[in-house]
Amino acid sequence: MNRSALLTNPDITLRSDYQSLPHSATCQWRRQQARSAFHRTQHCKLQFYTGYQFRPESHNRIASRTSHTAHSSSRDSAVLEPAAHSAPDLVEQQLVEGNLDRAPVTSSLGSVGPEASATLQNGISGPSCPSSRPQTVLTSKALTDEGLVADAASMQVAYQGAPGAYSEGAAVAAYPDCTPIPCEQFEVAFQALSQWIADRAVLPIENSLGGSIHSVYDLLLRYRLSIVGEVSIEVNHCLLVGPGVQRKDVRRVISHYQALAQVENYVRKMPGVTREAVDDTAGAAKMVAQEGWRDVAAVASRRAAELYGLDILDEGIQDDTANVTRFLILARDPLMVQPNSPIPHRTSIAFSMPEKPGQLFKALSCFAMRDIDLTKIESRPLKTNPIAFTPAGDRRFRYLFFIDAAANLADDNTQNALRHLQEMAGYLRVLGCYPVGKKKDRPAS
Ligand SMILES: O=C(O)C(=O)C[C@]1(C(=O)O)C=C[C@@H](O)C=C1
Repeated sequence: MNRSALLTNPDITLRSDYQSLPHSATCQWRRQQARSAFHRTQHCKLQFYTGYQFRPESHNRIASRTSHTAHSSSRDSAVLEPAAHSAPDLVEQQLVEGNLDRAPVTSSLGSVGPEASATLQNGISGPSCPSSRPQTVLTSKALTDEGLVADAASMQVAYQGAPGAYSEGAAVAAYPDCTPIPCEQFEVAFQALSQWIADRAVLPIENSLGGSIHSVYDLLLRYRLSIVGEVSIEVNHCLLVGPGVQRKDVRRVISHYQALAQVENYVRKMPGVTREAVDDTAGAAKMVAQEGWRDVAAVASRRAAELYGLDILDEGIQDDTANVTRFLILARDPLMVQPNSPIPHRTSIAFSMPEKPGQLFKALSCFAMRDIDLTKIESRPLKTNPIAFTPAGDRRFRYLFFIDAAANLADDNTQNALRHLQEMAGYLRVLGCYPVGKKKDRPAS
């Protein structure tokens, strides 16, 4: 298989080497059947679980634990509507990540293979996926909190960028034996995962110098995927040029906009040089090499220099030596978390509040009064209905808030905080609960 073929556009026109993968609709149908049948037989004390979103009018449905059937699409049509395809049933919390898809597991669900597992929980059987795709056999270790980096050989991990991008490094740091799948844009990586082309997606969410990657926040809302982990890597930028090109020849520096933001001081000191943003750092390096440019430099990794045969004029050019990017690991199904786990967890949520004074303060107090530490807060404009008018006729913007809490979703304290927030919020969705990631050094290039 040609590992370096980039998935290109949002329609994911598959390259021939991916075309033997299972037909997504067939697999999703089987999964939905398994889920809804599983739901009928399970009971769970948790009200909040990953992937769940609601509006106040849907409270009754939740309280009565009415079954909802998952829709075949993995994509939200409107951000703030209760998603037709979201599965606000308790099975979400119960699902062991990937369990019904293909993995023999030795968990509370029993030690059975994928087909048997789905059928046992179903009492029904559906069309099965074509077996043309190599079946990933995850061990139980790979399905637990600690297992994100374990036993995941042949896992297909989507990332944005060309080979040599930092995101590829993050994918390999999270799953050392994986097959990284390069995708041209962030959305392509989301689609690759939604459409069963990839098993995971690893996407940057924030950088210690450049801040948040807003488009990934927006996509998190548009796709019904779950955050199942995080990985942070050190980003060490190099100035790359074609063989023999000297610093004085450089007139233009190209890279990913985040990378350009991280080397701002360095580039400012290069007289007469302009900056230009492209899709990713390694893509910039590839362009410099392929076009044979003698007056353009790329900001990218040492690995990109090696892959594309470029010279390194300078290394470690970021504004601060401590330059760390945090990446989210996404899966189609949420991670099953155990209460009172000794492993520290993070819970990520998105919510909106009514436009009244003090609303954000009230929302944050739900966590503060329970001693839950918040590690990140971000706001994004509402994509639907973004502008409001005050009674005095003044225009104001509406926002959606994203919060990362140092909390385990399965713990009572977290459930109480979310229940409290639910009473006030216009919208609330749990994006995922996952073990707090340890910083990984960049994999050796
Ligand atoms: O372009 C790349 O190499 C990427 O992996 C993207 C990205 C980003 O989006 O922030 C990732 C890490 C670095 O912070 C710079 C760029």
